Amino acid sequence: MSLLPDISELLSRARADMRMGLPVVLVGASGAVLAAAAETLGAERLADLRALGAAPVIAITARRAETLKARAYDGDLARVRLPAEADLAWVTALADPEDDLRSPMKGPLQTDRGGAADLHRLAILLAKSARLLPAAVIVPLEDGRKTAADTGLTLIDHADAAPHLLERSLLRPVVHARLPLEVSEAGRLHIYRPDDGSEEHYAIEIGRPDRAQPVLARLHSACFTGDLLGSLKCDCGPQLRAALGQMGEEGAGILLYLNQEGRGIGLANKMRAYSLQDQGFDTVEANHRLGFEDDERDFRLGADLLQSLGFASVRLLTNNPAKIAMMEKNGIAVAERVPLKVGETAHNRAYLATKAAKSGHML
Ligand SMILES: Nc1nc2c(ncn2[C@@H]2O[C@H](COP(=O)(O)OP(=O)(O)OP(=O)(O)O)[C@@H](O)[C@H]2O)c(=O)[nH]1
Ligand SMILES: [Zn+2]
Repeated sequence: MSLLPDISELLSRARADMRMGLPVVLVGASGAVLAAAAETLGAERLADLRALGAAPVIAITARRAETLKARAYDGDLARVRLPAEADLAWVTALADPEDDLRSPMKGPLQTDRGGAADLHRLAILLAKSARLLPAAVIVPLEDGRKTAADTGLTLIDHADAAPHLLERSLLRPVVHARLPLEVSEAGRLHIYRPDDGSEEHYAIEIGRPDRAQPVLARLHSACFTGDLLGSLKCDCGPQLRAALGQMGEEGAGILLYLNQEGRGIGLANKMRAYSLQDQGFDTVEANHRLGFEDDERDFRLGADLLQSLGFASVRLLTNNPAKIAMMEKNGIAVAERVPLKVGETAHNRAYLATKAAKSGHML
């Protein structure tokens, strides 16, 4: 029946539930579990999860497990057993590296080996896509469908969800309107909305670029601190303004503003990463200690937007070779790379050097 939510709508609901601290029911070939994001779980709900009787584990990524010296038998993730005496603060400390140095967790941590981890993997993916710390408390259930029916909690079937997890959602054009800008009076803002209830993305068109020629283009990732506040820790604000400025001078260009704050980990997690950087870790190490990969962005969205706007070829303003590779792989020809070097400060020199050394950015 079309009035019932489809799997993409259920996944969106599950993300919202996790952000609120509500558990979700996950079912699959290997059984059924209740999964709650470690970051938002309350003490009362943790007690309720324990009261179900089955032993809870906390699913964390292999990146986080490495910092905690926990064995990740599942390869990309570890299932850490929740000790009988562990309270909510213990769960928080496992998920959040903030106090790793000040008060290291007392090990050794016991992790599960053998058995399926597909539902644990799904829970971590959901937490990541909800822009929460990638850690989830998991409790096995006898009958997941019955629990969902009895409680009204969101039910996700792994088999239905799997095809959606690695695919990006279709971006639909919502509206576009004239937007005169300092750099060009011939500005136009296009709003795109994904089908799956996640963040909207924007395209700023300068002039009326010829669709038959490579367009001067910039894929900009949202950076609240740099774009709006003038943060000295990165080069995003100056890059944003320089890209728009060059498009204004040339009279044509397209800037995609992708809402993938913090290289796709969200602003709260980026601030956690900044706090770790103040403890001496670089930008890549900080992401890993939080349990993330170096870069969690999906640049395919940029290629989708360009195609939707009628472009097949770009002169790409970037220093990031990964962006060029992703464009080419997803049907957008990169006719030229246009370097974009602005905004180096005493505060971001080390950050820029790390990106060059570890992420292959061109200096
Ligand atoms: N996780 C994390 N994200 C950061 C940090 N500093 C900046 N960002 C985010 O990084 C994104 C910008 O990416 P950059 O790596 O600076 O540049 P790029 O887009 O990969 O490459 P260019 O096209 O050459 O600018 C924005 O989403 C910022 O919010 C940090 O220390 N940690
Ligand atoms: Zn920035």
